[in-house]
Amino acid sequence: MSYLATEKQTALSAVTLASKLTEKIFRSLAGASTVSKDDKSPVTIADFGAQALVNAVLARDFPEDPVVGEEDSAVLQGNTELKAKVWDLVRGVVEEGLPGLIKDEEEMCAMIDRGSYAGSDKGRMWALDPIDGTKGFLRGGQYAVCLALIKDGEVELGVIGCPNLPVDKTAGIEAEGVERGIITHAIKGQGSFQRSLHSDSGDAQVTMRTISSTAEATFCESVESGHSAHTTQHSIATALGITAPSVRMDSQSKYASIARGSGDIYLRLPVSATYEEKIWDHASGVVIVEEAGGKVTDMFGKRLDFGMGRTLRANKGVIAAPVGVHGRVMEVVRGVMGDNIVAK
Ligand SMILES: Nc1ncnc2c1ncn2[C@@H]1O[C@H](COP(=O)(O)OS(=O)(=O)O)[C@@H](OP(=O)(O)O)[C@H]1O
Ligand SMILES: [Mg+2]
Ligand SMILES: [Mg+2]
Ligand SMILES: [Mg+2]
Repeated sequence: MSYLATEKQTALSAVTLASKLTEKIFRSLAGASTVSKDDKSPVTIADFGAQALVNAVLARDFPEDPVVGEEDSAVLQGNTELKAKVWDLVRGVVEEGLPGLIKDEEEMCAMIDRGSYAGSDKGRMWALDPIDGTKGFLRGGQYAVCLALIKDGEVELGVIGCPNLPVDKTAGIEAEGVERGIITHAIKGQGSFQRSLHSDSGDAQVTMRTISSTAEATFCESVESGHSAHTTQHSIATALGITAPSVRMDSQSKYASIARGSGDIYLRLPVSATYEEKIWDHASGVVIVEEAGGKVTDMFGKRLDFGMGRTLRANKGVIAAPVGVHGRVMEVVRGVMGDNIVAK
């Protein structure tokens, strides 16, 4: 068997299960139950449910591996009604497909809390974002279920479930009447692939577009202005000679998108001097883009360091671009930003 083949199978089945749960929740509740966390980001019953399922599958197959997951069960422990609601949905999925995987509400909370690992630059750990782009999920837009395996601070395996991305990479994200739902995955050194979330059509290799000049590029950008510096980004686009309008979407779907050539460059410039990017917001995206012919660094050209804890505290900003133009993009970012650390 090839390197990490078992881990890949586990990660794919966990992400598939969780992605389908989020779709079911969206259909049945349309975002009805939302709570706000201290960082002001919304968390839905889907975030909790997806984290419980993924962690339960990881606990079954790799009980020794620690997990850095975004959510914890504190809010649920203090809200019996919400806890019962999440359990009702999770139990449905478990009974249908994996009887016995999680036995009751308490075990579900314990599974969610298996994501509390502090992170390390030694050994294996998983990074999990049960729903990345929670706001995108709530508005029926792009969101992603993201799981990565990190060893000694380097991402070795990444899986991103994007339930709302068209299977056909040439279809626009707003296209109507197209099949939606993909899973993108990559193992370091083995290429990037996508498969359908709902049909058994197998894996297709994906690659970034090879562009000879940045003028041919399209930016893939955040929707939320609080997370993204649209003004600075516009100046950078102009300096790079980019004329195509940006593709805007929430979540790590942006990494999955540029990895298959729908858009070319993803920039995430710091919008606050103190915010530290979370490892689960980037880990799977990085290996998927690199294996598709891309290069990912911070805005100073430094590799993202996943061994610093739960955040990327040794890095500032993210630049993801095809290998051939990454240097030029970084040069322009540095030029436009000047001495500023924070972009507008
Ligand atoms: N202040 C600040 N700065 C930068 N990033 C932040 C900030 N606050 C939150 N987040 C994280 O952004 C994640 C969503 O990123 P997106 O790229 O999807 O944002 S956007 O919705 O398109 O703007 C979102 O991930 P989820 O919580 O998983 O949705 C957050 O982890
Ligand atoms: Mg969040
Ligand atoms: Mg996230
Ligand atoms: Mg999240």
